[in-house]
Amino acid sequence: MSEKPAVKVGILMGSDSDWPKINGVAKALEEFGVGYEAHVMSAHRTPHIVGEFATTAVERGLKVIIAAAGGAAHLAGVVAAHTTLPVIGLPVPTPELGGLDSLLSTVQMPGDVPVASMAVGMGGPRNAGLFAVQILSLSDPELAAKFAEFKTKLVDKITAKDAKFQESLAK
Ligand SMILES: Nc1c(C(=O)O)ncn1[C@@H]1O[C@H](COP(=O)(O)O)[C@@H](O)[C@H]1O
Repeated sequence: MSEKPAVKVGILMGSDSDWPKINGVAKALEEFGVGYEAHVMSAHRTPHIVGEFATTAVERGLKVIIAAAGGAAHLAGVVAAHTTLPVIGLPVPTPELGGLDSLLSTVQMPGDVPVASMAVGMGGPRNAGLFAVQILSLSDPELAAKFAEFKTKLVDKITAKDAKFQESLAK
């Protein structure tokens, strides 16, 4: 049996209802063999738990925190307020306002408290995971090599698509 990788990334979500919309984060991390923990906690509903998690994250060995929330999405900002770790904000799509609410409340941080906000839906969850991998790659040559290979394969994939497309135009 292969050993479980050390937990380096914390995935937080404001509600368990977010998980089906954001589990692409976990899939991206798994693709690169990056260890993570995932929790439901809320800046609004369980503020003390969020504070405790964020203030102890460094000593527990986390390197990056991804915080996903929908609507009045304050989770990423509050986590960023309580830690020196890089925080990736993931705005969750909402039925009411399409996630514009989540996006604006995640991305519009005041100066001195950065949150790297990803897209709503689309590639947002996957990109959050990949961005965490890129951050970890800075101090992990093996992971950096894996990420470079991923980029090469991406180029191969798209050039193959273009070749096929050109063929279809020539017909
Ligand atoms: N935006 C936040 C925060 C927060 O920012 O701390 N906590 C919960 N929520 C969001 O409320 C939405 C509805 O939650 P419920 O489905 O539990 O009612 C979710 O998208 C969650 O992320």
